[in-house]
Amino acid sequence: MIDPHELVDKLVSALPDMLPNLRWFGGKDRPVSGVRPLRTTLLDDDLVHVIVAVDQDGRSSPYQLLISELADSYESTADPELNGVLLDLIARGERVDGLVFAHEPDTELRTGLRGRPVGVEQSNTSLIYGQQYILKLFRKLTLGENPDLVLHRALRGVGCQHIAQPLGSITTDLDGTPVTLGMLQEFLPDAVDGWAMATTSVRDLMAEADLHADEVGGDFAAEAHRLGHAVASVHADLARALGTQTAGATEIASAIASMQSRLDAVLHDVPELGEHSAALREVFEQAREHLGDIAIQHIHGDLHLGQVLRTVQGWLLIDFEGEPAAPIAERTAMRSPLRDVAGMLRSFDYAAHQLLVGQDDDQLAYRALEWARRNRAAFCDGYAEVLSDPREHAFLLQAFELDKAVYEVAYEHANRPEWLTIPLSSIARITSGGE
Ligand SMILES: Nc1ncnc2c1ncn2[C@@H]1O[C@H](COP(=O)(O)OP(=O)(O)O)[C@@H](O)[C@H]1O
Ligand SMILES: O=P(O)(O)O[C@H]1O[C@H](CO)[C@@H](O[C@H]2O[C@H](CO)[C@@H](O)[C@H](O)[C@H]2O)[C@H](O)[C@H]1O
Repeated sequence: MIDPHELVDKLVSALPDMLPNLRWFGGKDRPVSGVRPLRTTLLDDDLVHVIVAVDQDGRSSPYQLLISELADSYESTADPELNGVLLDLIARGERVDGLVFAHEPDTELRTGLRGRPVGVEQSNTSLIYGQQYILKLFRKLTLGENPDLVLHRALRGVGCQHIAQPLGSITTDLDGTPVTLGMLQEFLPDAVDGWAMATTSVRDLMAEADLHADEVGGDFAAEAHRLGHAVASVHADLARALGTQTAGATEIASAIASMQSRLDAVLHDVPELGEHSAALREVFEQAREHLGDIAIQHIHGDLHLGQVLRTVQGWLLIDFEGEPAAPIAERTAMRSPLRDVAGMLRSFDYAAHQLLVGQDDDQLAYRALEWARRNRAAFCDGYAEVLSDPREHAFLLQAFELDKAVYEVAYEHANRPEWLTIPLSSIARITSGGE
């Protein structure tokens, strides 16, 4: 049997060099000044669960890892057999030291399945068991229950059809505060994510640049319409499950302050944003007059085409965690559902423009804009079939789009610098009067 503490000591000394190369590590833009183990738990003869504190810029963030001596470079989540241990613990509802493995009420789970990692670019690590289950292991841990689990449970409670049903969880507490380590959900083997579908449609259009978006085979507008309908249904279900409020002076002040302070932080890291800062500040300030126009409620918080799955039953929304980099208080607060609409509108813009990064072709750029316009409108039409038309709040919608684009500037700067031009050129276009 392995000595877990010896293994963790080796891991902790290797981590400062390893972390910047790990996709799920959320602090790639800042140097790591130290890594300390917070809790080590032996889950099985060959499997160790460890929570480490990663110190950066005088702040410390907890991250979760699963390690084994059997695995290359410590990380065990590439090993399907070892991953099987986690599902078995959830199915049996076991507690190992302070780690609680549980299945949802009225849920019976299969055991003995191997778990393979999904292998997509993601902020967390997801493991797929057979054709049945997907387990998301949260990497950067948030103190307090993770909104992903909280909102999935609330939506399940009101019978929402547009989610992958939650089936189990792994939880613990750190210094007396509950922490969600993982969430097990039903896996939809036939699912295709919205980003893959939308970019395929854009590729079809670019291949036939003399045709319009509604004339090519891969037109996405009917799907965008259905997606708008699904997003509005989820908003209606979240409101039914967890209520709504009118945004009062405190909520309005904090929404403006968070948009302005995000802008300050991003300006500091990305000087290219500087030429738009005055225009952005003015829009955020003017949003103050409009923020009370629409009720606030729990929302998805980081909605984009990569967070929606098309299945044979229709569109599903996944990953209700909010923006990985935003403070937890903001991610769990009631906010305007227009923020999710704005996130999706941004994503149509992204899908339209990502193939053009590094190219200078006016004809294709025009087609891209046309594709984005068509699908953004179809999405809003679908949304308006269930709830009120988001375009009735055009100013607020645009302010939220700009705030999201500022977030994306930071995200691309830290993760995919070659894509930085996508949000930057959208900000330039919107602030100079374009859509
Ligand atoms: N229930 C599911 N069924 C099928 N595929 C899923 C399901 N949930 C997630 N996925 C796939 O796993 C990927 C990552 O999931 P996600 O919850 O977005 O993780 P992260 O928070 O790390 O971004 C998704 O893009 C999707 O392709
Ligand atoms: O890891 P998450 O899915 O929680 O979200 C983060 O990564 C996303 C990129 O994968 C990022 O989304 C941005 O790029 C998408 C295309 O890859 C695009 O569809 C989105 O509109 C754009 O915001 C997301 O912002 C970030 O939080």
